[in-house]
Amino acid sequence: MTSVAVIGGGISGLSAAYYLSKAPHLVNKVVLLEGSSRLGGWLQSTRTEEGAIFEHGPRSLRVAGEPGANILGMADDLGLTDQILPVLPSHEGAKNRFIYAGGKLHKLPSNFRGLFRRYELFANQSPALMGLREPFVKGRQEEGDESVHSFFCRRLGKQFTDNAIDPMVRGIYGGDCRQLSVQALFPSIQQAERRKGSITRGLLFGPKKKESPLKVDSELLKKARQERWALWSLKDGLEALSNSLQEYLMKSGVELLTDRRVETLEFDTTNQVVQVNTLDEQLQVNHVISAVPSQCLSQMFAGNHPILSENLSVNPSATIGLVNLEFSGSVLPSEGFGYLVPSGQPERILGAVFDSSIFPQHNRPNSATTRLTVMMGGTWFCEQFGDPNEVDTSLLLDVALETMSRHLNITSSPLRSFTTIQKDCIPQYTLGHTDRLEQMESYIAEKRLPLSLVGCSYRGVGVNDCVLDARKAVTNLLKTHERD
Ligand SMILES: Cc1cc2nc3c(=O)[nH]c(=O)nc-3n(C[C@H](O)[C@H](O)[C@H](O)COP(=O)(O)OP(=O)(O)OC[C@H]3O[C@@H](n4cnc5c(N)ncnc54)[C@H](O)[C@@H]3O)c2cc1C
Ligand SMILES: C=Cc1c2[nH]c(c1C)Cc1[nH]c(c(CCC(=O)O)c1C)Cc1[nH]c(c(C)c1CCC(=O)O)Cc1[nH]c(c(C)c1C=C)C2
Repeated sequence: MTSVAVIGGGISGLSAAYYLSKAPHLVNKVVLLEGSSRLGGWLQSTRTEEGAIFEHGPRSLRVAGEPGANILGMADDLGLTDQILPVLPSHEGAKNRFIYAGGKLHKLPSNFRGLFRRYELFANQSPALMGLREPFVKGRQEEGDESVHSFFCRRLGKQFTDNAIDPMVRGIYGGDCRQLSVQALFPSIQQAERRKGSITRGLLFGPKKKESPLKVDSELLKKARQERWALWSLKDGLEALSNSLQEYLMKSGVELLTDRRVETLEFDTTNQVVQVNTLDEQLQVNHVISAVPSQCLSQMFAGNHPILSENLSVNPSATIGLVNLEFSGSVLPSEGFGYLVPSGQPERILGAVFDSSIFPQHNRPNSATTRLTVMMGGTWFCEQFGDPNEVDTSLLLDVALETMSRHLNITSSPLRSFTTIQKDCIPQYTLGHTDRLEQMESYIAEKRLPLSLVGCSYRGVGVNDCVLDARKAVTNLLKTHERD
């Protein structure tokens, strides 16, 4: 039997506690310590008095892949099936994605036929032609990591990289693809080039994906696959997922402690005991699962384990300025997921999500409205808006409204708006991230530190990745305890 402290009560920490609570025969105590007064981390949804839902963090989850299957298994187990709002791939809210460049919106290809059209955005070439040319581009000689920008410029050309890859990286990380690691962001694409000298050849003729040892046996997943869902959310917004986890954990006897910022961790490796120190309490457990951002964990070693502190502190995080807007009537020029702005354009926003197009169920009932979220800043926050602690939120609202008027011709005043500055919310996997992570994992194993690293700082920033990462960490921990 073992006792575990989970540090951090975002989706990663809550998920780690959830998977631990499924093994009461191996784990006799689970305590979760959260520094702030609420659980859920970036999962933040507001319901207005008129009944509209606004998301200030994540807003849609993917169904594809192992992480997509896994989270549906969790949602099913939590009894959320009736709450799910699925989006089909044929739905315009999933399918239509745009890039704003040269003063207008450009629609990206959304189906197989679209790959054979020529796009002004890509110097009048078709993606299919770019794919046919790519195998003839010489592979890279040097080993080691490379920036996302450099990799795609080599393989697919600068125009495609600047107008498709650059905005996509802004639309997931709020980051600059010139600073981020291709090995961490696009591992299978980088490996395809390594193995076969080309992305196209590597993806077509590379090894088949290994089947995951983690089983997901859920009716909800079967339904999602049968109906071919692309994305989903919940009736009350995605915060309902963390609220539901919280309820489940309370019923399962997990101790959930808020306003408990962990200051330091002291490891006794001989006895496999960790002392967890908050400002006015100490707690002793056999294992710690860290689900806080790596920068926060980096400060908890009190001068010990410099290899960990240093590696954990390398990646910065991006700050996103977020403006939720609600307008009367249908004011979008076309339905879709939204649009992104490449970093080379003279604009002050990263992009805008067409929330009411993706999830019209979140609109206030009984009147036609449009909901949008304008996202700005990211890696460019300080140079565009100044210190996030000092910026006047009315500046962000003004920029959002002025830009929506120019880009989408929306000139009416919003019925409602919410402006939020999400400080340091998305970790940036900079060059060397994968090697640093391996180095830390080897160090933890060699020193037998009873510590697991989970959360958005390591193996993916999507909610799905965070949940699966937590499951894998708990599975590994339980395996070692089953053996002992
Ligand atoms: C604006 C925005 C939009 C996004 N959109 C999407 C999307 O559409 N789809 C998607 O899949 N993902 C999206 N994401 C990403 C996803 O929401 C996050 O990566 C994920 O929620 C991170 O969860 P986490 O638990 O790892 O981290 P966090 O949510 O950051 O949780 C960490 C927790 O640790 C606590 N903590 C910190 N220090 C301490 C300490 N010393 N002691 C105790 N507790 C501490 C914090 O208070 C926090 O609650 C978005 C993120 C943002 C910000
Ligand atoms: C404009 C800025 C941002 C937009 N969304 C985010 C930012 C910073 C944050 C974000 N969006 C997604 C994720 C999770 C990724 C994952 O691994 O699951 C995060 C952290 C989802 C997402 N958004 C876009 C893509 C391509 C994805 C991946 C999943 C999917 O294909 O649905 C692109 C995108 N993001 C934004 C817009 C307006 C947009 C495209 C038009 C907003």
